[in-house]
Amino acid sequence: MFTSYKKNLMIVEKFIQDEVDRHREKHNNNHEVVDYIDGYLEERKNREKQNIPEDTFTLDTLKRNAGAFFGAGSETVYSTMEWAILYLVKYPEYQDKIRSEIADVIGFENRPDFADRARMPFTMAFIHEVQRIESIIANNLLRRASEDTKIGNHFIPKDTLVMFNFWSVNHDPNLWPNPDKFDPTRYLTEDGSKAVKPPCLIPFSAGKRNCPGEGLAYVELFLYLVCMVQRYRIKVEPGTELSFEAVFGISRRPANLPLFIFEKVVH
Ligand code: HEM
Repeated sequence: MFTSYKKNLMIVEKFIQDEVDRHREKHNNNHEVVDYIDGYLEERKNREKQNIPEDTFTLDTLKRNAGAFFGAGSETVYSTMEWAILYLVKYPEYQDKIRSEIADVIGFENRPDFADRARMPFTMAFIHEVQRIESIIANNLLRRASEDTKIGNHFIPKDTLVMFNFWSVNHDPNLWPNPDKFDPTRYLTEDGSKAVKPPCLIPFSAGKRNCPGEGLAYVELFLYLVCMVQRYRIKVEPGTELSFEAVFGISRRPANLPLFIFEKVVH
């Protein structure tokens, strides 16, 4: 187990090293900044020109940051999509509703644009509800109280390690009527024209160290979901039992995925 973990870690390390090398080579000839690694290398160059010592923007930090984005950004979006597909299959009527928003706003020949989300409230509500009910990050990373603190009636002494429990917030009946029910309509305004994300829905955490990938994650989730539903009707063989059991890794993922059938949508 440990050997395969180490082996996988080394594959990722090598992938990142190769990417950094490829970007550095390209960066020497051409200054176009296309992605994070380009931007970082550009900043290093600017600092070098101004004789600022290489203390913060080191190549080692670049590799660690790229690794963090890669690690934190892949599995979370992947798991959310796995849950989303399970719910599309469990509730074909919601899948149809998303497809009908696609028909109205994008059509079946055009590619979706992230801006389309403003006119697709049910689709956004569906994403919010998948994030809430499955709490892909169920417990947040640890925090240490920097001073004696009081939260409500709880006294938290300095240096206590605190872990925020998103699952419990996402299933609190004081915040969410019928919290175990998958119900995207809970986010819709009365006339159904807007999806409103309430402040208690914080799948990306909150505060100074909240997820820096939130914006990108929404772009990915919206585009992946819409592209799939636009092209395919997703289902399982009749009689297949869907399991909503989860396993914990970096994120909460479905423990057992059935064989999904992607049937081409024909017009
Ligand atoms: C659905 C997708 C995602 C979810 C649910 C999610 C959730 C979270 C959460 C809860 C944290 C902890 C924040 C805290 O400590 O308060 C976090 C941290 C982080 N996320 Fe995401 N994330 C997602 C996608 C992404 C993407 C796409 C990226 C980057 C490309 C990313 C990069 C990071 C990084 C680098 C951190 C550590 C930040 C730090 O410690 O300062 N995440 N994420």
